[in-house]
Amino acid sequence: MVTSNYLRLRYWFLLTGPEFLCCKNYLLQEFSRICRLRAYVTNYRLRKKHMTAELVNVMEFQELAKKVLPKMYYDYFSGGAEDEHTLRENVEAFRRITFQPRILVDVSNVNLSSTILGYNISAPIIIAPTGMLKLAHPEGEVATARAAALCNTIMVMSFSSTCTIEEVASSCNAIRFFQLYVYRRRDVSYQLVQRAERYGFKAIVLTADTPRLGRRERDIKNKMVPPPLKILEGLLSVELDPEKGGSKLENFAAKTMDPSLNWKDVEWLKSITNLPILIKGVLTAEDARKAVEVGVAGIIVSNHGARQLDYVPASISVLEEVVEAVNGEVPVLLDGGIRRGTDVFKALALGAQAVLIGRPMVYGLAAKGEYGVRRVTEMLRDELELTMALTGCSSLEDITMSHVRTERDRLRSLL
Ligand SMILES: Cc1cc2nc3c(=O)[nH]c(=O)nc-3n(C[C@H](O)[C@H](O)[C@H](O)COP(=O)(O)O)c2cc1C
Ligand SMILES: CC(C)CC(=O)C(=O)O
Repeated sequence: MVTSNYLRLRYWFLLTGPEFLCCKNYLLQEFSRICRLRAYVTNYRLRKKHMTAELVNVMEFQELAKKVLPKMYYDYFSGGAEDEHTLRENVEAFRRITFQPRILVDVSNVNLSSTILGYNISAPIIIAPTGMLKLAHPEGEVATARAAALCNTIMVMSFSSTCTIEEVASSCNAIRFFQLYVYRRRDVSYQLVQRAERYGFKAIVLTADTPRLGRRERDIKNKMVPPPLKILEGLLSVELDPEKGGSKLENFAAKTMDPSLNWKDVEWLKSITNLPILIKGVLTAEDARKAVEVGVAGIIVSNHGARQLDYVPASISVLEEVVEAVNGEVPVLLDGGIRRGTDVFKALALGAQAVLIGRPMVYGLAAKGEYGVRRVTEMLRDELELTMALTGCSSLEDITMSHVRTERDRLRSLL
């Protein structure tokens, strides 16, 4: 139905000729708005039917999200770059790590509380920046922030948000970090950093792995149309190329992202904000050292949920070497492939101070709105607590590398 409408629109453009091409961007936006509205209404009954169903893990939330979302949006959220090798690896690499539990430890009280940059959180699980959340649910980023507040954790708000900084800031008292993309129009990035600071965001997360958007073939096939990014209202309006096929999101990113962004720009960022800066997208010991040297307050080991360069390693596979390189100078966080509390434990054992969840949060949001994000976060927290009890750890400090066995360990034992 959606495809046939789109084909009809394209046919109309063919008939009406180039003088109407200038209307095409407007019509695409309208079309995307109507599709979202239609999808939400059509799926209302489906959502309601599943509202009472007990979902017991992240994978079940994913299944429901798949049912309620239009294919174009589910593919956008769940998909990865090219062959999606790294997408699978992000999850599989966790499965190859096994536990070495200790027995007869008193675990009658298990304490998960943690701090990030001095902010207390109920568990070392925070919300990753994910763009365009109104495609998952009409309350988008606001619902996510509220859930983060209820779970007493941190929300990292995406630069590519469908709500404004002010809307998110005024919706609840969640601890919020602001994720930054540096645009060709530096003034836009500058303005948003200033606003984030003014509205009480506590840190800037500079995403450094996106000089260009990865090749996401599902989006290309679906001719993915991004919704209006309300966060940019009054700052920037982007004219997409009407003649370009494929993913309009890719077209949007090519026009906005600054591919010249480099290490020297961290100095620029430091000059425009007093907030601590975390750098997201580190995958090598070498870059981790550079990040420490330029004075970041924290490092996020991440391959962007396998949406950028395919065939990079799973983020959990490089965590140990990054942690070694950083040598305790700044906190190291990790995201990518976390689907279970056991995964969180494994990341902590290998030296992460906390993890971020991207898709699990999106699936919760798509399936059950604010409640869904809260449930997913709580489920992961409960699973982590149980894992700690069963491995003999009553606090986060008790979790060590000796509680897990990695591929590296197996190789070492062969030598
Ligand atoms: C739909 C989607 C949108 C994303 N948008 C952003 C973004 O705007 N900025 C960013 O730094 N990372 C973005 N990411 C990457 C996430 O922050 C995070 O690195 C990744 O989702 C972690 O992997 P996971 O989804 O397996 O948890 C996005 C990821 C997804 C799945
Ligand atoms: C709008 C996009 C650039 C957001 C993003 O980072 C992503 O989809 O991975």
